[in-house]
Parts: sequence; structure tokens; C-alpha cells
Amino acid sequence: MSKEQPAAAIELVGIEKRFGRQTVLRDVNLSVASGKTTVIVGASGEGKSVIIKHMLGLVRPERGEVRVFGSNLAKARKKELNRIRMEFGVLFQNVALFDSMSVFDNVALPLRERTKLSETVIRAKVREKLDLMDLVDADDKFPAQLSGGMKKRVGLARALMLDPKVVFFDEPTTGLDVSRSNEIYRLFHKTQRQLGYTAVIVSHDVPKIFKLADYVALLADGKIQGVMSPESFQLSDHPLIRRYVEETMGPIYSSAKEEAALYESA
Ligand SMILES: Nc1ncnc2c1ncn2[C@@H]1O[C@H](COP(=O)(O)OP(=O)(O)OP(=O)(O)O)[C@@H](O)[C@H]1O
Repeated sequence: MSKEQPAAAIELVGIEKRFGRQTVLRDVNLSVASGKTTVIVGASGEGKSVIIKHMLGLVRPERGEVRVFGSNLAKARKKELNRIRMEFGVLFQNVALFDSMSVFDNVALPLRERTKLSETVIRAKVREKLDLMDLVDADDKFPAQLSGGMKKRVGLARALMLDPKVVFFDEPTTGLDVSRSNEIYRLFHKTQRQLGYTAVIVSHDVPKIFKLADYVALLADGKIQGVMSPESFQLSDHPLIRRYVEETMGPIYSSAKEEAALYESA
């Protein structure tokens, strides 16, 4: 890697994944830059969530390596997997809070399950994360009493509880209106700046998500077709990237001449 590029927190090398007869990932190569935000985009059903599941060690590939902090997750044993997962936080679209637990207990869960910290320290840490998420007076509420946006904020507080090195977001704003989505993005931005974690985001929220991305990766035809800055992505000549940009954002013209030609031919 060149001097200008940050080191990779995660590297997928030659990943092939099949479910039965369906080959979802053919040859996925992707390097996730440490401390940066990598957004994975692509049409529905291409396998973006399957990529995240490989990074989390939830599924194993037929072929290839998943390198995380120097370990190959694709071959890791349970103990090593658990050690690596301590460094991960996840916020998935359905959040998956425990309905029978209060907000406070949901957020405290990772610390209670995975550390030996005293209850006093746990309470202080949970308080700090809930404040960071602007969640005041919500401690004793149960998930059923929360709005969609609040649930996501509780989920984000829980995802950050173990001060993870990498946080995975799989369509984190699904089901939220524009202002609640913006709130989640604002909290993501704030916490990433404060805590410095590496972020991997799967999202259909194009072009908004480009504002948060350092790198955008397109998954199509079972491969990552390119990883680049959002600006380069929107102006790329790569046929599949260009098609994706046009389908999601409308045509983008790299030059005034190109745009003028469109009106002339109309
Ligand atoms: N455990 C599984 N067993 C069988 N097939 C699976 C499994 N997990 C995923 N798939 C299949 O893999 C393909 C990719 O799924 P995935 O959820 O990763 O797509 P995606 O790109 O995240 O889509 P979307 O944007 O709609 O969420 C789909 O055809 C899905 O049915």
C-alpha cells in the first residue's frame, strides 16, 4: 500500500460464496481502510449483506481469505473469532433489541456479558453512551415504547459499548423518515470523529450516503467493481459504476460539452 493510503483494517481476498446452486460472490476483493468510512453499494440481492457477514465471521467462504487484524477469519476457531468480535460493533436494519429488557439493560448487555467490569463502572459507561446519543429519560423504557429513530439510537449506543475498532452498518436508516435518517447520520458522523472507528456501511441511501463516505465500493456481478472516493465514483467511466450512478442519481455529466450534446440530440 502506498504512503498516502491508510492501512487496511479488513481485507477480503478472492472470496467466493455459494448458497446451494446460487453463486452470490464470485471473486470479491476489498480492502477496508483503517479509521475511514467505506460504503458498499449495489443493486438489491447482489450480496452486500453477505459481504458484511463474511467480515463478521458469520458465514465462511468457499474460497478466499477474510483478513482482520492479521487473522484469517475464514479459518479462525471459535475462541479467536470471539476475541476478534470484541473489536466489532454492529447496527443492522432491524436493530434487534431485546424486548424484555429496558433501554439501559440493552445497552449495558455487551459490558455485562463480555467484561468483568463492576456494576458502578458499567453504569457510568452506559450513561456516557446514552448521553452521546441524546437519549435522556429513556433508561427505563422498553423497546416497544420507542420510536424507530430512538431504537436505532439505542442500537448505536449498544454497538459502541465496547469501544469497537470497526463498526458495521447494514442499511442503518431503513424505515426512518428523512429527518430521523439525518439524525442517525449526524450521530454516526459525531461518534466516528470522537471515537475514530473504522466504518463499513451498506446502504441504498444514494447520494446522501456519499457525503459520509471516504470510499465507495460497487458490488455487481459477484465482484467489487471499484473502490474510490465518492467524487471519483460519480464521475467514473467504468460501465457498471456509471450505470449504477445513472440509475440511482440520474445522468452525471463530466463536461459541459457532454451535457450540451444531450440537449442537442433531444
Ligand atoms: N443464509 C442464506 N441462505 C441462502 N441464501 C442466502 C443466504 N443469505 C443470503 N442469501 C442470498 O444471497 C443473495 C444476496 O443476499 P444479500 O442479503 O447479501 O443481498 P443484498 O445485496 O444485501 O440485498 P439488499 O440490498 O436487498 O439488502 C440473495 O439472493 C439471498 O437470497
